[in-house]
Amino acid sequence: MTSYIKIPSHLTPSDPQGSELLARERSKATFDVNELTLALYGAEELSRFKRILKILESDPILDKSNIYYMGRTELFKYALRKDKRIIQLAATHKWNVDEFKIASRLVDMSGPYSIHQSMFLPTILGQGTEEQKRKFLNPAIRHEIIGCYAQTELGHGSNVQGLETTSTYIPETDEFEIHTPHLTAAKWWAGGLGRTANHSVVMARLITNGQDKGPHPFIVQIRDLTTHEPLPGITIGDIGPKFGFNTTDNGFMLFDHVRIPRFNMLSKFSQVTKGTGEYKKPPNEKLSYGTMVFVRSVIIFNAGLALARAATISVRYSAVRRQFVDKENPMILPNGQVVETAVLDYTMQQYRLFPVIAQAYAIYFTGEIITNLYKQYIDQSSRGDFSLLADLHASTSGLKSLTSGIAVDSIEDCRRACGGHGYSNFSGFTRFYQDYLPNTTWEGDNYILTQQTARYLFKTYREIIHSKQQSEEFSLRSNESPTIFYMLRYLSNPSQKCTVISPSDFKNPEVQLAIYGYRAAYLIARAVDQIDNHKKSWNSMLVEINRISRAHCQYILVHNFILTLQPQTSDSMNEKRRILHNSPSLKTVLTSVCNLFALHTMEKNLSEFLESGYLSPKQSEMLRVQISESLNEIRPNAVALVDAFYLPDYLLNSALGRYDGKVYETMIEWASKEPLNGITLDINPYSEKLFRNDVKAKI
Ligand SMILES: CCCCCCCCCC/C=C\C/C=C/C(=O)SCCNC(=O)CCNC(=O)[C@H](O)C(C)(C)COP(=O)(O)OP(=O)(O)OC[C@H]1O[C@@H](n2cnc3c(N)ncnc32)[C@H](O)[C@@H]1OP(=O)(O)O
Ligand SMILES: Cc1cc2nc3c(=O)[nH]c(=O)nc-3n(C[C@H](O)[C@H](O)[C@H](O)COP(=O)(O)OP(=O)(O)OC[C@H]3O[C@@H](n4cnc5c(N)ncnc54)[C@H](O)[C@@H]3O)c2cc1C
Repeated sequence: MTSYIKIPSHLTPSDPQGSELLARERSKATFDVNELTLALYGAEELSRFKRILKILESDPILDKSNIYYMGRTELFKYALRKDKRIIQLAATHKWNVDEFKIASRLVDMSGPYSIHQSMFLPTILGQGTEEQKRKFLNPAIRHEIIGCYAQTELGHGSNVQGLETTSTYIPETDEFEIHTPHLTAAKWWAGGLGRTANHSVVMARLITNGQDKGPHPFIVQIRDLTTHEPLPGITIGDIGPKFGFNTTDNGFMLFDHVRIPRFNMLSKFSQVTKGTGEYKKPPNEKLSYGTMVFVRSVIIFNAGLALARAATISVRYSAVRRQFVDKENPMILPNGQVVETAVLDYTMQQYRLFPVIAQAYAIYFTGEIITNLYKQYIDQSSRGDFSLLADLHASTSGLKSLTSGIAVDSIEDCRRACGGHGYSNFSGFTRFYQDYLPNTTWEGDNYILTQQTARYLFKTYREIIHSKQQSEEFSLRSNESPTIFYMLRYLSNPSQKCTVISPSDFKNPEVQLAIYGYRAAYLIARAVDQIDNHKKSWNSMLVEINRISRAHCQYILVHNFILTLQPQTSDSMNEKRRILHNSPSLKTVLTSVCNLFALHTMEKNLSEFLESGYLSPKQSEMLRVQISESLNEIRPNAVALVDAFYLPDYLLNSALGRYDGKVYETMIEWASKEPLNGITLDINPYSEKLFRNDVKAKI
């Protein structure tokens, strides 16, 4: 890349250098970073990750050094080029789906093909018959057709039942007719639709024999495979500039009585019979919403990665950035020189950043558990057993909402913790944050989704209180279900109190779970009473409902973190957990991280723990003391804990979060490449000219 300004090469940052400061931090760690990285990835995945990283880093098309200076059209072209390149590399190196995902994660830019991979393929896979998979999935995997997922409309998104696009069965020709009856029915937002896709999953109301059977998925070819123009009766365009995600062409689409073969209704679960138009119901009404459940589970896992990335940048930078001398505890170099204090040593900075490290680990572990639960559901459903669906839907809804909300808040907290430089694109936060933001909205707005979780919790609670005679059955189920466990425990004595008598008691996992469980059950019991006995409307309870979903999901995050650290029988332990359990130093540091997560989250929601009377004001003071203690425990390991995420510079693309700590050298080098620096302006206000020269390199 061109530099427009020559920076004097004899200048270096004042001592100590960033690299030296990070080396000191790394030498303080009480555990082996490589071992923790292995426990997070597993040996096989880590070696794949390294192999793929090497290929991407050395590929000129996937070079990221120019992207901070690009406008939308340029960025979009870059995104299309890199999407094509990843597909070419995947073919060359014979990458499987997991390897493809690793490459996409590392290249880290949504693109015109993103929704093809993340929604079009999974929808056909999950909802298509074997014949449909042969017709659509195989060419889609080979990228002979490119698809998108058009569900949301201009007038409706959250309310899927309210979608207006129709798909009417025409027995005479054995076709469906897709139609947009109103402007509000225009398909809107679908990623890749604007300029790229030639096929789409279209969610439309199935009308057969005059009866409306609600939204179902259909495959519609939308563009000509040769000219790439929209097919007759279909109007398509890009929806225009957005807050972020501008490297993807989100689009709109209108249908004017467009015919498709009956075969194109994805029919794994529900079917329309040729000629008679008879409708065969799915075994579960909501199976056509399956793609959303899948993507929500991915969003939970991705939230952990986003937090790890934000924490890595801000923690490393805070170890390098120095301001003021802490006179009571000055930073002294080996040569005796007193230097300004690293901002990471200020307790306020620790209180802002270390909980983000803890959130990253907590959500990472729950993400793994949810991914496994999803796999288990797919396995069972392939044998016609859908019994896990309701639980999976409730957990993924609430956890998607909670974890993406935490990630958005914490990315911004980490950015601000980097001071002024956090506002520069070179921080690595700008596009990362902008592109992450819609995770709180897409796949179900975060406030809407909490209603799904609360509804499930109310149902479970009602089942327990109305079936006293079955209490034995519930006791048995409580061994497997932490939800039933905390509800039963609450019901056994609703006026129980927290047993903490000293700050360190808060470190006891049993105590933590009892506190979280009591708070969730108390809120649920109160809400159910309001609805059932005081006839409160659902709408009047929405704020409480949101609180309940959050309380339950925080319980789940804490529960899963504790479970991860508990000894398990060796046969149920996978390789990653074995590494963790065989290393006392890893267990010690992760226990501190787990405690910080549980206690900091408690403090942030303190009023809910206090109002039930379970926790006393005195205990809440002890909680603060223990949080401070946990921050101290983590301090020597802060940099090592983020290093263990193994997020390479290629991914971070951040001057502040570089592994080698060369923050200042990179900031000035990247600034010298700003194309504006290559322009000499004509500043005479009476001249029509803006520039004295064309944009050209000076060096
Ligand atoms: C290679 C792979 C890489 C993957 C990377 C992924 C990364 C992410 C990239 C994606 C990027 C961007 C793409 C974005 C795409 C989109 O946004 S697509 C559009 C998504 N839209 C939504 O999510 C809409 C949200 N609304 C809804 O889901 C529903 O309408 C809502 C659940 C809010 C309400 O549904 P209703 O039909 O009205 O149902 P309700 O009456 O409330 O409930 C009835 C009953 O059904 C149960 N239920 C509801 N939904 C589901 C479901 N999905 N699964 C199972 N069960 C469900 C509900 O619990 C009720 O049950 P009950 O027993 O009667 O209580
Ligand atoms: C970048 C991006 C990419 C997207 N990609 C796709 C795609 O590929 N395919 C696709 O089909 N869609 C896509 N979407 C659309 C997305 O799924 C919807 O925007 C999302 O589901 C929210 O729906 P909505 O926009 O209708 O919000 P609305 O439902 O209109 O929400 C507006 C506000 O009303 C509140 N609200 C609504 N109903 C209730 C209620 N019952 N109770 C309480 N509060 C309520 C919400 O909380 C929210 O605050 C994308 C969106 C974005 C931003």
